[in-house]
Order: sequence, then structure tokens, then C-alpha cells
Amino acid sequence: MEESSSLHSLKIMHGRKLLNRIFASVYGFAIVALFYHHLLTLTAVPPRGRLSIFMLISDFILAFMWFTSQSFFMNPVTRQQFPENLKQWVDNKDFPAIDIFICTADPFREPPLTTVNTVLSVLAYDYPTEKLSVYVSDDGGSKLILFALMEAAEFARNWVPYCRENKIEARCPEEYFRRNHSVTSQFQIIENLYLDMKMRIENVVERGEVVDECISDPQQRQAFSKWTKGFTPKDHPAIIQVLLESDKDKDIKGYSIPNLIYVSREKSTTSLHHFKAGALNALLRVSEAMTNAPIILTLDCDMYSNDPQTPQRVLCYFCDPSIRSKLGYVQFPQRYHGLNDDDLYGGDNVRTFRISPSGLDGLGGPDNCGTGCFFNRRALYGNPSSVTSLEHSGDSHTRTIAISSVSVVEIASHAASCNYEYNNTEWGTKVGIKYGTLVEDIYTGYMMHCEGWDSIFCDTERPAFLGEVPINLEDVLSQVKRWAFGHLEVLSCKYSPLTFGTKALGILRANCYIHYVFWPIWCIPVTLYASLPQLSLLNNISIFPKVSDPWFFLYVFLFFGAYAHDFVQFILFKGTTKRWWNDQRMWYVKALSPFLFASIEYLTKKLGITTKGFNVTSKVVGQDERKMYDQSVFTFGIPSPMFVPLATVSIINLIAFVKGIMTVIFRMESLDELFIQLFIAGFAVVNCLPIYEAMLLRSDHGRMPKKIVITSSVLAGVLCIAFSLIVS
Ligand SMILES: O=c1ccn([C@@H]2O[C@H](COP(=O)(O)OP(=O)(O)O[C@H]3O[C@H](CO)[C@@H](O)[C@H](O)[C@H]3O)[C@@H](O)[C@H]2O)c(=O)[nH]1
Ligand SMILES: [Mn+2]
Repeated sequence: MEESSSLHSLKIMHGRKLLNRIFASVYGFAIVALFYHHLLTLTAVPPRGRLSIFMLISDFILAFMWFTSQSFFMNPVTRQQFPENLKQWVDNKDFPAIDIFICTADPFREPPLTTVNTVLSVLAYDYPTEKLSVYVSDDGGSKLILFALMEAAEFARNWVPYCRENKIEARCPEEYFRRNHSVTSQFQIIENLYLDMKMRIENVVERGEVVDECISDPQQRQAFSKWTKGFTPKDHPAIIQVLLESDKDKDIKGYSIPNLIYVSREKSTTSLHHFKAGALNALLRVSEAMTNAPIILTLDCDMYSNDPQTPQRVLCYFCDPSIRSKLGYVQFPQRYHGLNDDDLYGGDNVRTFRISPSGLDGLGGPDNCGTGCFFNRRALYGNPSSVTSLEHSGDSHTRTIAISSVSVVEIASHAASCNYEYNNTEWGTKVGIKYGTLVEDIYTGYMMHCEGWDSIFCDTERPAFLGEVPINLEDVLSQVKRWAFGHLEVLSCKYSPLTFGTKALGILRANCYIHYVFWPIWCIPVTLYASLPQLSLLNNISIFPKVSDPWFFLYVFLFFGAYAHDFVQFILFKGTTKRWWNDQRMWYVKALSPFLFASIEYLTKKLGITTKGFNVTSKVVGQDERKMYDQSVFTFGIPSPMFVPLATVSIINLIAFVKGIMTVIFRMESLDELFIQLFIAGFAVVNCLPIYEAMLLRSDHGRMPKKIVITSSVLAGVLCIAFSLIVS
């Protein structure tokens, strides 16, 4: 596929592949040696022998995670797309229709203006307008969202032709006006229109309701009348409102404009809703009744399009007859705007959203990450060879009745009802986005792979989509906790990658998913490594080889080898040293806190004590918060229990480190025996510097609350004393 007409290329990076494999072999050998050394130490006299068991457990888990992670590096590939060659393969008029699904759930955590910007950025795609339909799912059932979308529909009539005529690259208006300032009259007209719209939306949101004087059009009034008495976000009938219809509505230049449809699925307190998965499935059914496009793009409300040519890029795959029949989805990485230079909280998640999917790409396809994913509609209805899927492969061309007609809206409303969520349907098990976990994205992609679908990773130079990251620590930790919890649900489900996955995908591919779902287990080795060597150091117990012992070098190699490998991967994905440093620090933070909490919550749920819902990540940014984030200062602010393990561990490490140094200075003892422990404590102390600062030195809103400092200090003290008593 390298001729001048090819649509895409795939290159195996042979050099990298060889290096990765050599490194994996050497490192693997070193791990075997480590276990041999463990065997030798286990026979030593207590307390060292007793402690060694814990270090053995830690190292076993670390080795397991290392082993499963190696699959990501076994077949590195790069891809390129050549959309300029598309016309040789398919006529513009034969482009397949695309249904775009945008989910929002809470107008107060997800500002309607954010959703509006995302909607406008995709309405303005460089794509035949009559083939684009944008469906917005509003899980909050909020008038505010509907109002904002009505405003967006009006503005789109100006915005879409403006972007096309001026070949604008960034078609998210907020971003465009932030970056561009021009004096041309056309620019100023459109900017004023945008600012007016923005003001109206923000006013309504601030007021918290859509009052009568905000509505001018009788048709709009009728739409709002569906919010009858007794309507609550958790209990209301389905609402479907066609806001733009490409057959009827025209932009200001007289051209047709894409469809825009507001959908708020039925909610009832007696039925499960399955969070985002349920919302997407409702859209799947609604869109089937209305436009039934063969390609579906799913987006979170904050992920705006940053490249109007993205659909063409995707067609390079969907229009290639040699891969089309088995292609389940094309995934773009999650990338973000608004990160600070050093990416304080590792929000970029390079490992999760770029390094790992790119590794899976060489083995049969990346995992699905929920947003920025172009699905083959058929793939959501069955395996590649299933007959039933044929019914769903229709194109909007075959449609004859207008989507706003009473009969179509009635069918669509029925499709958005709760009836599909009761036990007897196949939705969420065999059909659509899969239920049963808070990470419906990973699980759905994984099940598609098991059914025989392939996927493709499209990591373009210019990010195709840009989203928002949480910029305060508490939000970051809660998001990670939800993901970790979701992974445990996949790990323990009927189709666990550990059992079903290894059979369906083979060990190499399944390993990647095993690595994902075991994610929270990092909490065990990290917690043990962050406390035991330090507590032992305080009691002068050596648990690692002396510096003069040849085994010492094994530890040095394992530590620096792992970090160097990680660093190189990070840099290859255009990371910087500072970002890498912050990212590795966040890895500890995640392991010590949200992974631990998710595991505990998961156990309590299994025991039937608690339940867990989807805590929507806040996309509202306070000014104070933004300021601290931009200055790269950690925000602890609220007294979250998730900060306790972090603070406790940082105190223990500091005490141990100080004691170790004092021993060297004042007692002039050589640290031959305790060197590794002192090194680990020192490394942790350097990582914890922002925590000490937040505990002791700061007085702003982001400092660590007294309650947390006191609790953690007491806990650290208790641990130190308890440990001394046990080992003495
Ligand atoms: O009941 C719900 C809850 C959430 N959402 C939507 O789901 C999306 C993702 O929610 P968010 O709070 O932003 O979670 P994140 O952790 O940022 O989302 C990541 O992780 C999710 C799985 O946990 C994936 O579904 C997302 O695509 C992925 O971006 C948002 O558009 C929400 O509006 C719903 O539609 N209904
Ligand atoms: Mn999000």
C-alpha cells in the first residue's frame, strides 16, 4: 500500500522493535535473578526474613505488571493517512453519512457553553452537510442545555459558512476568538454574534432557569412546555427536539446545514440508567430511527474538534475495501488544552491515551477511550460475520420521511424510553455500548476485539480533538478512582481479560487488557515500598543488599532500567523532562490514594455495603484554582480523605530520611547496609516536596487542611510505634 493512490500506510518500526525486545529480555532475566535473591534472603533470620515476605509480594506484583506491560512494546508501528487520495476511491457524493453523539450530564458541572462549543466545532466539519447529524444527549434533562443548543443552532447558520469560506482551522468558536483578533468587518460581525450568544447562555445559566422573556419563538416555547410539573433530572419522559434539519434549514448563504437533535432520554427511579453507556445506547437507537448513518463519532461534551478534515482522515480507513469489513472503530487519542507547561497533575495521561493504544495498534488495534472514536455502526450490533448486522448498515439516503415529522419523532422518543433498560433486552450485553462497568469505553472496545473486530489508532500531528483536564488535585483523584473502580469491574466480570480474554485474543494482546484492568493493584507494591523500607530504616533493620554486595547492582539496574525505559517512552511521545517528572510523581500519588480507595470501595460494593455511581468530572474552573494551577502549585484545599495516605507516607519518609542522614553525619556510621533504604526515602522526599509545602509553608486556599495534617501525623506516629513494637 505505498503507491501514490494509497489511502493510508502502516510502518513497523523495526529498530525500536528490536531494541524493545532486547531490553525486555535483559530486564526479564534480571527479574528472574531478583527472585533467586529473594529465595536466598527468605531463609535469613527474622525480622529481616519476615519483612522480606512483604518485599517479595511487592516485587511479585511489580514483576507481573512489568510482564503484562511488555506487550505494548512488542510491535511498535506508525500510521499515516492520505486524505488527498480519497477522490480516487470515492466520490464526494458517495461519502458515508456520519452521526455524531455528544454526551452531557450536568449543566452545573459541565457548562452548557462548553457543550455548545463542541457542537459548533463539529457542525462546521469540512464534510457534505446533508450527511452530518449531531445528536446531543442531555442526561441532566436540563432546560439550560436545550436553551443553549437553540442558541447554537441559530449561531451555526453564520458560523458554518464563515468557517468554510475562510478555511478556518480551529472551528471551536471560543478557541478561535481567543486566538484570533482581526479588524475585518466580517470577523467583527461574527465575533459580536458569538459574544451575544455567549452572554445569553451565561445569563440563563447564572439564573439557573429559562424564564419566559428569554424565549421569543412559539415553537421554542412549546419545546420548553415539556418540562411539566414533577419533572426531575432523575424522573421524566423522553424529550426529543429537532433543532436543525438539513432538508429544510439553510445557513445565511442559502446552503443546507447539518442536522442537530436534542435528546434527553427517559429517566425513571425504578430503572437502571447505566450512566454514559446508557446515554450512548439511547442515542444509538434514536439515531437509527432518524438518520441511521453507518459511521458514528462519540464525543464527550468538552472534546471539541480541532481539525475540520478529521472525517476525511477516517474515511481513508472506512473506504478501504481491504480492511473495511472487519474495521470496528478508528480511535483518536484524548488530548487536552489548558494544561500548564509542566503538566502538574500528569493530566495529559500520555501513557494511557497515547503510548499504550499505540502499542496495541501494532497487535490488532487500540482500546476504545470513550471520546474521539469513529465507530462502524455495524460493530455495535454484532460480530463481523453476523447477519443481523446487515439490517443496520443502511444509509441516510434511503430515508424519505423528514426527521422532524411527528411519526419519526414518536418512534425516536420510544427508542429513548427506559423499556430498553430492563433485564430482558440485549442492550448493554450483546448490542451497543457494554454495561457493567464505569469504564464502558475500555470494556466495549475489548469486547469488540474479542468478537473479531479490528480497530485503528489515528494519532495525528495536529490533535483532532481537544478536551479539558481537571485542574485541582481532588478532581484528578476522584476521576482516577472512578477509572480504577471500573477496571476492577472488568477484571472480575464474566468476560475477564484474564480468562476469556486470553482465549479470545491470545496472550500477547490479552496481556495489554490484563495490564489495564489490574491497574489499581499498583497500590500494594507502592504502599509497601513507600513505608516498609523507611520504617525499617528507623529501626536500623536492613532489608536490601549492602552496597558492597554484588546483588546491590541488580537493584540498581532494576530501578534505573525501569525509570530510563519509562523516560525514553515519554520523550518519544514529545514529552519534556519536567512533564515526565510530574507524571511519575502522579503515578505514586495515584497508587497511594485513588487506587487504594477504589480497591476498598470495590470490596465494600462486593459485600453489598455500598454502591458506586459515575461522578461527573467538573469542567467549571474557578479563578483561584486556575491561578494556582498555572503557577504549578498543588491544591489540597478541601479535607478529602484521599489526601490522608499521601500526607502520612510523606511524613514517614521525611522522618526516616532525616534520621538516616543524621546517623551518617553524627554517628559517622557508613551506610553500607542501609543505603538503598535511605535512597528510597530520599527519592520519596523529593517527590513529596509539594506536600510538605502544602502542610507547613502555605497559607492560601490550596494548603492542606489542618484536619488532614493532624490525622496524618497521628497515623504516621502510630505506624512508627507499632512497627517498632512488632520488630523488637
Ligand atoms: O450519567 C452520565 C455520566 C456521564 N456522562 C457523560 O460522560 C462523559 C464523560 O464524563 P466525564 O465526567 O468527563 O468523565 P471522564 O473521566 O473525563 O471521562 C473519561 O472516562 C469515561 C469512563 O469513565 C469515558 O466514558 C470518557 O469518554 C472518558 O473521556 C461526559 O460527556 C458526561 O457528560 C453521561 O452522559 N451520563
Ligand atoms: Mn472528561
